[in-house]
Amino acid sequence: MESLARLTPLYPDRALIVAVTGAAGQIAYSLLPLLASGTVFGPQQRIKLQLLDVPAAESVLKGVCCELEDGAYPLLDHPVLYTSVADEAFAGADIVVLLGSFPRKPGMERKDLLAKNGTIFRDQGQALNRVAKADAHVIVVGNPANTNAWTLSQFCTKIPKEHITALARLDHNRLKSLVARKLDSAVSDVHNVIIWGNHSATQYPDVTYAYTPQIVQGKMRAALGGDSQLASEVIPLIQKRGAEVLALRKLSSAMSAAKAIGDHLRDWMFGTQTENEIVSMIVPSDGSYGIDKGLMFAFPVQCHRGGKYRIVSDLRIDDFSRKYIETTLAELRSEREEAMRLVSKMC
Ligand SMILES: NC(=O)c1ccc[n+]([C@@H]2O[C@H](COP(=O)([O-])OP(=O)(O)OC[C@H]3O[C@@H](n4cnc5c(N)ncnc54)[C@H](O)[C@@H]3O)[C@@H](O)[C@H]2O)c1
Ligand SMILES: O=C(O)C[C@H](O)C(=O)O
Repeated sequence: MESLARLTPLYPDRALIVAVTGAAGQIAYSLLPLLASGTVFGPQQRIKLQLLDVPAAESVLKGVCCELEDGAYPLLDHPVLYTSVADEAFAGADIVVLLGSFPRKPGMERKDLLAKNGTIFRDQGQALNRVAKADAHVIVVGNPANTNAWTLSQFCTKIPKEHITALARLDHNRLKSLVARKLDSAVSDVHNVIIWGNHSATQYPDVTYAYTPQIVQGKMRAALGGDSQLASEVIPLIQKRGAEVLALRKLSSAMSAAKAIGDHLRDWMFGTQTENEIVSMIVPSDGSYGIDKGLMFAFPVQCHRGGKYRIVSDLRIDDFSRKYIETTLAELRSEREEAMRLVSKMC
């Protein structure tokens, strides 16, 4: 259960301005009620929503706004702004949630996806530069999330680099829930799972530092069947979970993604729940663990009220873990190289 003291309002005297792109899409449909109801920013924080989608989605977006009105959310300011102009959506935003991106179509290669999204995240980075608050906090969700966030940060120099993050919390929650189910424990009893690297099938879901009241730190890998079981079952299951949901729903994860975005934002803005709790966020590397400085990489972090976090940089990494971290690092370096090539053409 959330402690109400932890969620004392960030701005008691005004509404928190939250901009959401891709607001006519699937994730937004699950996320907007969480924002409007106080689940993310607490039961006393007024919220002003500024929603962006492409012109072709205007009617759907208008329908979403009708539903937000009909929800009679006490914390929500009216009218909800909806637009297809990024500068209008981002104006004065405290929090920016970037869901909108170009989806992968049959036959498209990863580099085609990077090119399409490179343009979107360049344009949105420039728009943020023009109109967002200098201390806005940004989370990128649209895929490929790490590299989209990197591109955005190249064009958005006004906002400090460490305020631009991307979502690894869905993978983190997936791993936490899987560990709980395997051990027959409560999810709330599972602490300090970690996701490293890219939000892709190369990510490294790591249980080395995880613990429960029954399984002390250092014993979790053995409790889950040992390293060969992790390598053959647990790790691939989490790496491929997004694809599994996509195959079943014919749509990518939306309800669980919205929950994860809420968890990411709540922990980031109000602090992680306890002093030693670790969560996973994609943030610019500070060079920890030999990851190139500035690369957008999922790390273990601890957060402190007011949108501050620190990368937990003193965990010992053994050969088993290092191999996975190197694989996801290599993929991210090659994505960044491709994105750099595109960015240099755009400038
Ligand atoms: N990082 C993660 O953990 C994670 C998890 C799930 C989904 N995703 C990604 O999140 C993104 C959104 O997922 P969804 O299910 O809501 O998709 P969706 O297709 O239902 O919605 C995306 C919306 O974005 C809009 N859009 C496209 N380009 C835009 C632009 N330039 N500006 C504003 N809006 C734009 C579309 O019109 C659409 O309404 C996808 O890229 C998906 O792959 C990431
Ligand atoms: O949209 C996708 O490609 C999958 C999504 O990122 C997920 O992890 O569920």
